[in-house]
Amino acid sequence: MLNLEDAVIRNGVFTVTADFVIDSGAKIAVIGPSGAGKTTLIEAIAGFRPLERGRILWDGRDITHDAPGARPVAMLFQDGNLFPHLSVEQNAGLGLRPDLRLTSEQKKRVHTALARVGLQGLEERKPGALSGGQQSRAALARVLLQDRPLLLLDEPFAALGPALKAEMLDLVAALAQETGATLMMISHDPDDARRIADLAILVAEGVAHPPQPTADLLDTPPPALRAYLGAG
Ligand SMILES: Nc1ncnc2c1ncn2[C@@H]1O[C@H](COP(=O)(O)OP(=O)(O)OP(=O)(O)O)[C@@H](O)[C@H]1O
Repeated sequence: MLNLEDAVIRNGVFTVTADFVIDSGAKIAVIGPSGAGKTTLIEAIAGFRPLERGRILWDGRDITHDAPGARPVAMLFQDGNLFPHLSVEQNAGLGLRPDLRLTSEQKKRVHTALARVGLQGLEERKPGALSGGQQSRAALARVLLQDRPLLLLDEPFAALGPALKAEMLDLVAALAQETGATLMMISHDPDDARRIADLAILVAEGVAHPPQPTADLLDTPPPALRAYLGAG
């Protein structure tokens, strides 16, 4: 369970407040107008941005001051953060050990993860020799190997075409289901939110609101969201 307790997060002159609980295993979309603070919120949970006030708890443990690497969090970025000079296998292996000194058991785990995301046979390729979708899969394999209970995604598949994006979203949802991970995903596309997230956090006008059913929020959006969605 993730608990943001009376949290205030600052980004320059901008602040966003958050006071809510997310149950373990939930799949949550983070939606709201551009510049509303979605990335700011995710960065604070990941530990890249300190809280000005309040606390972040994971399963009751206060992680407010933990370094990013010490948090129960894995993050998937839009560009996948792949290293161009490393092979797919090595890029994925970084999820287990940053120095890549993997035991044979760990190498097996890397191969299993790559197979799970559909990259079997491409282990030796460099990211430059992969399609956009395959690069996303490699980044996803690394996140999978990090084996953290909270997965944060900041518009990870925005650069992919609609069919490929849907396929990747389904893969992420399936992996989260298999591992029991809690998912928080920033998305600008309401269809993405509907596709994999039962619940959504609306970030608007300086507030990250508690999760509510995605369908309710999108079907009857409050004014701040309605303007952004272009629905009126
Ligand atoms: N380095 C900075 N200095 C000052 N203000 C910043 C800085 N970076 C971001 N901001 C402000 O913080 C606010 C929140 O930004 P954030 O990136 O979290 O929004 P977002 O909801 O993720 O936006 P988008 O959907 O456009 O990615 C914005 O209004 C932005 O202008």
